[in-house]
Amino acid sequence: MTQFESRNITMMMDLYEMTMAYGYFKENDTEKKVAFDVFYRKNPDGGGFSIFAGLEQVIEYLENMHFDDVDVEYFRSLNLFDEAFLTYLKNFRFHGDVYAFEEGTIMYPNEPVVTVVAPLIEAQLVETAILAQINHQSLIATKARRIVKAAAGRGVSDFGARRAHNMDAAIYGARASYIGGVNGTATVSAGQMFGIPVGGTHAHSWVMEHSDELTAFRSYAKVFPNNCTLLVDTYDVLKSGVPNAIKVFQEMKDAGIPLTRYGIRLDSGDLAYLSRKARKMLDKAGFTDAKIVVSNSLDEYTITSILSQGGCIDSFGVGERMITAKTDPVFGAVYKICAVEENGKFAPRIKVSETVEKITNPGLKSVYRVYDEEGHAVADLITGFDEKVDFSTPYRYVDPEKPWKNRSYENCTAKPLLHKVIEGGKRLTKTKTLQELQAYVKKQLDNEIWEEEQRFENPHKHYIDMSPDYYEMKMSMLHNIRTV
Ligand SMILES: Nc1ncnc2c1ncn2[C@@H]1O[C@H](COP(=O)(O)OP(=O)(O)OP(=O)(O)O)[C@@H](O)[C@H]1O
Ligand SMILES: O=P(O)(O)OC[C@H]1O[C@H](OP(=O)(O)OP(=O)(O)O)[C@H](O)[C@@H]1O
Ligand SMILES: O=C(O)c1cccnc1
Repeated sequence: MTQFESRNITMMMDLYEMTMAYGYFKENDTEKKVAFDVFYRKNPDGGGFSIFAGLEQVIEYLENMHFDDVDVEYFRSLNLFDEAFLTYLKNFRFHGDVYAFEEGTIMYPNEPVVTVVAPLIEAQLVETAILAQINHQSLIATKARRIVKAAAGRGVSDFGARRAHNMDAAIYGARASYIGGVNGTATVSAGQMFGIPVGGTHAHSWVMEHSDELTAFRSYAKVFPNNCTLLVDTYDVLKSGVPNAIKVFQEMKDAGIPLTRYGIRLDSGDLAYLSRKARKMLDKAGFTDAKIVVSNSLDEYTITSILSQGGCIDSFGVGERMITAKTDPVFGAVYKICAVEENGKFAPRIKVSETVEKITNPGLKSVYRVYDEEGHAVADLITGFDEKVDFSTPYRYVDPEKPWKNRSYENCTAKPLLHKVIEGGKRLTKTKTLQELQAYVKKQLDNEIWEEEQRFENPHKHYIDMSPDYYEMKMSMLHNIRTV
C-alpha cells in the first residue's frame, strides 16, 4: 500500500485492543456497556493549564469507523481470530455515547475531558485512535499558545511542516497551533483542509538561484508587489541584504507601486541585534511601515529573550520547536475504565496505585467550572454524574489535597464542561470553524483564566475539587480495596 492510497484509519489501533476485543467476544460480552475516561496528568513545560484539542477528529473517527474487506483479510492473515469474530468485524460500527469538553476548552490534570460510554468491545477498540488525536493536538495547541503569549501581540506563523514528525503531524499540528492562537500557516494542505490562512515569504534558494541578491529581490518584487517580504540573510544581512531590500522598496515607491504588505525576513544570527539595526536602516530610508519577520529555531523562550533585548520584530515564523513541542514533547493523556454496567446500572471501578496521582477517579462523573462574581474560574468541581449541584447557597466542596478543611464556594456560578457529543454513534454537535475555536480559547484566557495560571514560571495550580458525596464514594472504594 503506498501513501497515495487512501487508508482506513480505523486500523490505527494497538493490537492489544483487538485481542482484548476478541477475548470479550469469546466471553459473549458484546453488549455489556462500560465507561472509559480520557484524562492527563501533567501540563507540558511546567505550565498551569492545557488546551483541549483534537475533538473534531475524534468525532469524525467514531462516526465513520468500520472495517473494510481488506482490513478483515489482514486480521484473518494474523491467525489470531476465528471466522465468527471476523464476520462481527465486517459489520462493526461504533454505537456508543461520548461526553467531552468543548474543543478549545482550557483543561487541567486529572479531570475527565472525554468519557466514552459504549459496549465493551467498541469502547476498547477506540483507545489508541482517541488518545493519538487528543495527545497530539492538545500538545501542539498548548505549545502554540505559549509561543503566542511570548510574542506579546506580534504575529506568529506556523513554519513547521518540513520538521514535523511526518505529514499528519504537520497538518494536524497546523490545525492545533491555529487553535492555540497562531495567525496562519505555511502548510498548504492545512489551509485547504481547515480554512487556516496560508502565507509565507521565500527561501534562500530564490536568492541563490539568481545571479545576485539585488536581482533576486527585484524579480520577487515584480512578481509579488503586494506581498513582498525579502529574505535578507543569504550573504550579509547588514552589508548587503537590508541595503538591497531598501533599494528595491525605493524603486517600487519611485515607480508608483503602493507598498502595502512588505518587509524583510531574518533567518540567522543574533535576531535581536540584527532586527534593531535593520529597523534603524529601514526607518532612516523612510520605510517605517516595512515589517520585520524573524525565524530560526524559535520558541517561547528564545522569543521572550529576543524581545527582552529590544528586538524590533513584527512577526515570528516558528517551525521545528512548535510543531514537535520540542521542550516537552509528550502529552500523557490516558484512557482508563471508570465504570462497568451491572444489572442495568454503572458500577464504579478504580485503579489503585502506589503513586497518589495515578489513582483514578471512579464512576461516571460530571465536571463543572466554578466562576466567581467577576467571571474568573476559581476551580473545577468533579461530582457524580447525576448529582445535583446547587450554587444558590454556599456550596460545600472537598479539596482532595486538603480534605480535612471545611470549605464552600460562595456567590459562585458553575458551568458543566462535559457535553454529550455523540449519541448511539451519531454526532450531536456541529463542526466549528477553526476561527471559532481560536476565538473561544482566547476568550477564556483573556477573561476567565487567572493570569497567575498562565505565567511560565511557577504558575498557580488550578484547584480540582470534589463534591462531598463524590469524595466519600471514592474514599470508601479505596477503603474497601484496602480491607479486602
Ligand atoms: N538575540 C538572541 N537571543 C537569544 N537567542 C537568539 C538570539 N538570536 C538568535 N537566537 C536563537 O539562537 C539560536 C541560534 O541558532 P543557530 O546557531 O543554529 O543559528 P545560526 O547559526 O544563527 O543560523 P543557522 O540556522 O544558519 O545555523 C536560534 O534558536 C535563534 O532563534
Ligand atoms: O527554524 P524553524 O523554527 O524550524 O523555522 C522554519 C525554518 O525553515 C526554513 O529553514 P530551512 O529548511 O531552509 O533551513 P535553514 O535552517 O538552513 O534556514 C526557514 O528558513 C526557517 O529557518
Ligand atoms: O514562508 C516562509 O518564509 C517559510 C515557510 C516554511 C519554512 N520556512 C520559511
